Amino acid sequence: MSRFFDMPLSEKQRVLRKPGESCGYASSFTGRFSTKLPWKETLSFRFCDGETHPKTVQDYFSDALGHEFEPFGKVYQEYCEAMSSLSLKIMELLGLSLGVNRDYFREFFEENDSIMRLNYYPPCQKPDLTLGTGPHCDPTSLTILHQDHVDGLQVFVENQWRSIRPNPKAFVVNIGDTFMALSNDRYKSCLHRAVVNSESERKSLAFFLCPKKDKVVKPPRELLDSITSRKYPDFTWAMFLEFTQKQYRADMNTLQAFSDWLTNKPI
Ligand SMILES: C=C1C[C@]23C[C@H]1CC[C@H]2[C@]1(C)CCC[C@@](C)(C(=O)O)[C@H]1[C@@H]3C(=O)O
Ligand SMILES: O=C(O)CCC(=O)C(=O)O
Ligand SMILES: [Fe+2]
Repeated sequence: MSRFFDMPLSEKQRVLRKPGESCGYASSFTGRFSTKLPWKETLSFRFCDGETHPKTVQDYFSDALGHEFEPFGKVYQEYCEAMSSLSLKIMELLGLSLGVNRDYFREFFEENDSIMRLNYYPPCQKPDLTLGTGPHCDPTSLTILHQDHVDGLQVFVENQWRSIRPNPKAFVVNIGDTFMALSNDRYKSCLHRAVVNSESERKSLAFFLCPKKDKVVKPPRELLDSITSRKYPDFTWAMFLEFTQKQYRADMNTLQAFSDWLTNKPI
């Protein structure tokens, strides 16, 4: 990870994230965060499972940053393949927990079109005046997060922010908004944030599981009955992702704002 973030800004800006897109390099030094300045740099790229795009991650780094980044791309290609495989196993368990066939959600996310994000949080002289990542629920379906050894991730539970202590032998797995809609609110997306400190840098790897963009997000019929109403309208991940990239910066209320927008209510 440092192989990328330790480069001069001009080098990192060779893969600068374009407005409205979710891939590439972004930081407080680039326009995207001109309003709320989180104390972080990020590198996001796409992972496509399945045969049609076998090496998206590896190709992205070779094409964007050249031959010297081929080993870097291979590592993250393999990492994303492992995260995708783990995500599908977790989807089987979530299906069973909801009384849905264990294959239902696994098949929904096969050939997933996911987002991998590298987060780099520099030390900050006044850490209480900023945040690494502001309070939000991930708009995606499932997040598998690897933290390094530095504290920073916090979740909001029982009306307070609680630190999730790094465990080198475990991933942090949280539900995102899209799975909350798929489960018709049986599962809730998790409100979390990342704080920074004055002593040391912090790094995290977030794999955001996302369905193929044209998949219609709606709960399986087993979760609906005559007394259980639909909580959210049908939508595709492509629509929701575009909403977060072009209209509404993801926060703790993104899915409701998106639903209101879809049904033409004023936000
Ligand atoms: C689909 C996504 C949008 C964000 C990256 C992934 C999942 C998490 C989202 C994000 C991290 C939530 C907090 C605000 C955000 C703007 C950020 O701090 O980076 C969000 C990402 C984004 O829109 O780029
Ligand atoms: O860095 C972390 O611990 C959390 C990052 C996060 O929530 C995100 O990238 O969505
Ligand atoms: Fe998050």
